[in-house]
Order: sequence, then C-alpha cells, then structure tokens
Amino acid sequence: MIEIRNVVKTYGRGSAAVHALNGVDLDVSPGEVLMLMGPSGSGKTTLLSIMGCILQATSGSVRIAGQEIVGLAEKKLPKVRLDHFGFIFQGFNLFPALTARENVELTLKLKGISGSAGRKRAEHLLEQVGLADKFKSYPADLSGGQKQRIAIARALAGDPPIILADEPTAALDSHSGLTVMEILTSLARERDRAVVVVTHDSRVLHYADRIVHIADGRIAGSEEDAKEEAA
Ligand SMILES: Nc1ncnc2c1ncn2[C@@H]1O[C@H](COP(=O)(O)OP(=O)(O)OP(=O)(O)O)[C@@H](O)[C@H]1O
Repeated sequence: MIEIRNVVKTYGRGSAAVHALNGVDLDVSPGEVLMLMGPSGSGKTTLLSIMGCILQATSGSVRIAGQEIVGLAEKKLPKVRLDHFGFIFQGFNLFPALTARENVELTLKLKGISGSAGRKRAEHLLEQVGLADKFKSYPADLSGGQKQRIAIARALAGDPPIILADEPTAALDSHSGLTVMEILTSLARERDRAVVVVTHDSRVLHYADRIVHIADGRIAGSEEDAKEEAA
C-alpha cells in the first residue's frame, strides 16, 4: 500500500543543510498498525509527512497504492492526500468556532458530500467514535480524549485506506489514550486500514503489529508482531 525506497530528505542547502532522512526503506500494508519510534529530531515527523504527501522527498521513491509521488507536481498532491489519507495530530487541529458535527462536515464537503447527506454521515462517524451525544458541542467544551475522537471521525470522513497519526495520545490521559488506540486498532483489524502512528508513548506500544525505530534519519531496527511478543 505504501512502498518507500531509499528516501532522502534534506532541508535547506549548503552549510545550512539538515539531513533529516538518509535512505529510508519501509513498506506499510493494509490492516497493520505500524508505530514509528525514535529520539527527538530523528526524522519521524518528516517521514510521516512524506508518506502523507505533505512534504516531498529530496530523492528516492514513494509509491502510494502503486502511484509514484516523488517528483509529482505540487498541485497534484492534494488529490493524492484526499484519496488515500486521514490525518490525526497531537494538537487535534479542530476549528474552535465549529461544533463537533460541523468540524466533520467541513471535511466531508471537500469530498463533495454536503447538505443533509453530509450531516447524516458526520453524525454516523461521530457515533462510531462514541460521541453520539456531542454533535452540537464545541471543542472547548470537550475533554482532550473527546476532541481527539472528533479528529478521528474527521480523519475517517473520506473513508481513507491509510490513517497517519502524529503523537495522537501524547496530550491525553491514559484512559483516553487507550480509547483512541482501541479505535485506531479496530480500523486496522476490522476494516483493513493501514494505521501508522508516530509515538513516544510507551503506554500504547502493545497495540502495534510492528514497531519501527528511527535514529539519525535511518531505520535502526524493527520488531515484528510486537503485540504477540509482549503477550
Ligand atoms: N522545516 C524544517 N526546516 C529545517 N529543518 C527541519 C525542518 N523540519 C524538521 N527539520 C529537522 O529535521 C530533523 C528531523 O526532524 P523531525 O521533526 O522529522 O524529527 P522527529 O523525530 O519527528 O522529532 P520530534 O520527536 O522532536 O518531533 C531535525 O534535525 C529537525 O530539526
């Protein structure tokens, strides 16, 4: 589903150049929960952003569902993003002036689903993440875990095959963090989504099918079936 080969990412140039990724190879398959771990500055967010077509690699190959995206014209990237990815961030990135339902409806609109169809679908998505009684709540009136569940509902608006999450549980208490991971894991298990999570959060590692360690912009090792090994 995602095939990454020898990806290099350099920010800046000359003496100011930062070599964030130095030849990364990685495959992500449908139905798996992959966690990316590594020290601060090791390149995790850069890799996630390149996977999600938010950033372009400097060189190498990134194939999403068979389509090469390295070298693709900048203006073609939004469609690849919209067709393949849902994004979840540590800081939720919700619109504070919109209700839970309106936050989800906005993303549905980008997919061409609006009006009563959009409202129904937004409500259905919020029900799926356990927020049936919060359609009309504003983010400020909800807990961190509830806000992150709105963000998940929004990420699922376009029914994407791949979910990319950057530190989704870092701002949450243990219970909310585990609820968020339960939802993400069930998307992989029951709906065959690929879920890639950047995390420092040792509380959630047992949800991973595979843990990939990054150091200095390189894959430093990987643990297959982390969940089974931990059991
Ligand atoms: N826009 C940018 N311009 C220049 N350098 C950058 C930029 N973004 C990231 N970097 C550098 O690239 C390297 C990798 O950064 P990245 O954010 O991918 O690491 P990370 O592993 O996600 O770190 P953290 O865990 O702290 O979020 C770091 O040295 C960082 O300073």
